[in-house]
Amino acid sequence: MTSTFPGYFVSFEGIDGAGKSTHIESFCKLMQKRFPDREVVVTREPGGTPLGEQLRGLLLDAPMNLETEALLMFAARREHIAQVIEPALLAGKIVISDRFTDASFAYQGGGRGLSIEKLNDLERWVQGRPDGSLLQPNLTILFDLPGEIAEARRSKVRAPDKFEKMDLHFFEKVRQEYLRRAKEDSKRFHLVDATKTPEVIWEELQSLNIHL
Ligand SMILES: Nc1ncnc2c1ncn2[C@@H]1O[C@H](COP(=O)(O)OP(=O)(O)OP(=O)(O)O)[C@@H](O)[C@H]1O
Ligand SMILES: Cc1cn([C@H]2C[C@H](O)[C@@H](COP(=O)(O)O)O2)c(=O)[nH]c1=O
Repeated sequence: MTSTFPGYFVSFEGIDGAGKSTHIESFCKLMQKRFPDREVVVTREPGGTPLGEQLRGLLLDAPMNLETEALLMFAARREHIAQVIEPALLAGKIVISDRFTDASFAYQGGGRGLSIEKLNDLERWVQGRPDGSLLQPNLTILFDLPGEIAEARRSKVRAPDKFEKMDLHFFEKVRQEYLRRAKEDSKRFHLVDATKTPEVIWEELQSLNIHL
């Protein structure tokens, strides 16, 4: 059961280079314009709090054991939920996060091979609410792109971090796990064909039917 809050929670997801960051700021402005009486909070994972940002530095650079990596991702998420996401949703705000738990299933699960049972346990532990429900985004916008196109886009703009150094096979597994999650929870996900131009994608995002 997914919990309900006065606020509204949107996550942006996709493999590295799929185009999330290109659209997130305009999407925040769009939401602010469409819902002027609501505050819009933009945040990211891993990160979003001072501790989470410190953990991000470690997670994106330091080599570590797979379980350690998953536990640190969820530790950063617990802090993010407690300090930022839950208070904002309780206050009726719109929270827009660059990645959330689907990324752990896709990267630590699909990509690196951590068991889905362990990830389910962590999700229940970190996102569980006193009434037994799970804190989940109301809407997840998944930018879907083949690994080789994402790799070509990334290589034009920045030096790779630990995850971005992974090979195409890894990113294909990450992508497939995202698609599996999207199929399993099709009401929550909106799938974007990220091979389209930014202009076409932006039109699509503007036409999303969002009711708070
Ligand atoms: N639809 C698109 N078509 C072509 N190029 C794009 C498109 N969307 C984004 N790009 C370009 O691809 C590169 C990566 O985009 P962006 O940084 O938005 O990806 P991202 O999904 O946020 O990546 P990461 O998750 O690693 O931060 C940028 O140079 C961006 O300008
Ligand atoms: C939340 C989360 C993230 N990751 C990975 C995915 C990306 O490679 C980086 C974050 O970088 P971005 O440029 O800000 O997208 O972290 C992960 O492996 N697991 C997670 O739960």
